[in-house]
Amino acid sequence: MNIRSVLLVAARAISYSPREYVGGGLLWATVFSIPVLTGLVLKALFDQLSGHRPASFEDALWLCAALVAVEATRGLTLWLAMSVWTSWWNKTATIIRANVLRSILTSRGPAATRLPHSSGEAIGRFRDDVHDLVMLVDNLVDVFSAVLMATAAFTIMGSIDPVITLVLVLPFTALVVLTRLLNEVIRRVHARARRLGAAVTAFVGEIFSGVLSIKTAGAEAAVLERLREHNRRRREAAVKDRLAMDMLDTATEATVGLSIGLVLLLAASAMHRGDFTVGDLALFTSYAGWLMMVPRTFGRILYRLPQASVAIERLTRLMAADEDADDLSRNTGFWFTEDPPPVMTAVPARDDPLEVLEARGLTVRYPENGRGVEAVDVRIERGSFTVVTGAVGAGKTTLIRALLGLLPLDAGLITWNGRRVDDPGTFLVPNRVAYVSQVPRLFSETLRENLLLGWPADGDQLERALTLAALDRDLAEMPDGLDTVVGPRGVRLSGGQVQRATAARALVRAPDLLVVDDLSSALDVETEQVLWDRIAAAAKDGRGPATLLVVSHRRAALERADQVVVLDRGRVVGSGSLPDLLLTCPEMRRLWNEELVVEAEEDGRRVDARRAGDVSSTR
Ligand SMILES: Nc1ncnc2c1ncn2[C@@H]1O[C@H](COP(=O)(O)OP(=O)(O)OP(=O)(O)O)[C@@H](O)[C@H]1O
Repeated sequence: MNIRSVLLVAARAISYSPREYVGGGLLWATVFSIPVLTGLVLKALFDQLSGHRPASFEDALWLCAALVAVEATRGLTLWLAMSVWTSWWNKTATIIRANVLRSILTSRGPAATRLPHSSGEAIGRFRDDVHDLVMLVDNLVDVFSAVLMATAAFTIMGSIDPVITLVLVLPFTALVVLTRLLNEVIRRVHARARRLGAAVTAFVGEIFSGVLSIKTAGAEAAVLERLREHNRRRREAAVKDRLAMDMLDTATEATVGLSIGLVLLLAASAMHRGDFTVGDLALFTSYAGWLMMVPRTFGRILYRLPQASVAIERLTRLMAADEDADDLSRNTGFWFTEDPPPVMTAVPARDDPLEVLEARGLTVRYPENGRGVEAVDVRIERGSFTVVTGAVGAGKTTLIRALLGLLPLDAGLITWNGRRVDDPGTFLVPNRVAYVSQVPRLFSETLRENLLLGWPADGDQLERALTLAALDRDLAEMPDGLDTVVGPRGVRLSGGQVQRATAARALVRAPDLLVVDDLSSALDVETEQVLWDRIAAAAKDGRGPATLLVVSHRRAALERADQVVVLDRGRVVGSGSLPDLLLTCPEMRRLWNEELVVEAEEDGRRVDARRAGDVSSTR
């Protein structure tokens, strides 16, 4: 357990809004301490009623009113404490979550490798781990309040009857020991319940994102069975978790009963001697219940500590490699009552335009299977069109991602105009480089917002990007043009449209180098041809990116390439112009011949489709 990190985060969490934390803490201390006052009023009232003091009906009424007033004050203080606390809680949790999000989106180094495999699991960490962390700081206030209340209660009880008070310490101590023993069990079953709960969330997330695959594979029953299995394990763990907590609750209740029994036993003879009044008895029994909550409060802190340590470790694992608890808990501000200032993205000055981008000895090995790319050299000169090609799984995407800093390198050097790029993940970004990935994403926003994503571009630039990406004709058919809401909750675009929309998103950033990862899966040969024609023409007349790096196995791209890099099982097996490679590189020849067959088949299908159309239109 990293106690230093836990203490740092706890101290920071208190400092975000110290007035609320201290104010809320004092209110909670009041809520906890009022029962001490209630006990005193009860004592006075019962002493009155039992005739221990000179009784008057009016005094008794006044004491009843005092009892109601004290409890009402407790209710009001509780409400106030809750209000202040909720505000402090939200601020604290939000700052921690915002820090993780900031790191994922903007920090140095590849973010992709830090994210868990499923989005459900990442969301789980955002929710549960942050909760565990804030809960520890929350519980510190309970400990302070409990100590305050216990000190006052024991002092008052000790002044009335030190012997009975001392005897009452016995069950109290027994409960402390029991809580300490049960804590480890509770911590373990709780951690397991959390883990299995997160597994269910992650699995449900995977089901949602893979509905189509499940249906097309006819795997509904199997998937449901697996979900049931996950749920069964989660349920068993949750029951054990609940049981462990209930055991502690039951032990607490039993100890309260035992304490009251002990008080009664000892009080009987003291009362007989006239040393102990009915009011004293009322005070002792009322305090006994409250005092037994103190070990619980301490117990909670003891299991919250390792929980918070695990939470910090899991949350910082989502952040950049060089970030730690300090970055997780830094106060980056919050806007709860007013709007945050507008985010202005300024187009970076093009101070060092691309002349040559070079990678030497680039090596990435996936820890799971040792695959990836090995000792790859690539040189990309300004104005060139480079195609990376290779069979399925040859390492094309890995190479592109490694070059752009989206995967951690095991070895290799990347230079931009001869200077070493230390952190490609933050250097090879717009407007130096823009990347169109193989699996593009659109958000549930308007098409305009999807293309800009905060980038300051005017209407002309946007239009040019749409034309270059060959999306102009599709746009004319959209119900609200650029204001059409697309993405998961909007108009569903075809795979090709999504690819071209993300190409337009890259182009609107007017990059020096455009990197495109395999458009062929979603574009037909003709559309891809149009796209390359337009982009290549724009590269020549300076209206588009000057340099292109493209993953493709299509003739449309290969034929216009200045250089082709051929990959086979993660290694470069050929590099140069296409005609040279067709003479010298057997892998290139094999790929080229395969591609000829594929495209001939595609052409054949198109001719068949046209014929079918002709036939149906003549009927
Ligand atoms: N995240 C990953 N974890 C483990 N192995 C991976 C991962 N991504 C890719 N691989 C493996 O690394 C090798 C190269 O994969 P990569 O996706 O780079 O190939 P590719 O040439 O782009 O393939 P494709 O043409 O199918 O896109 C493959 O054997 C693949 O199974």
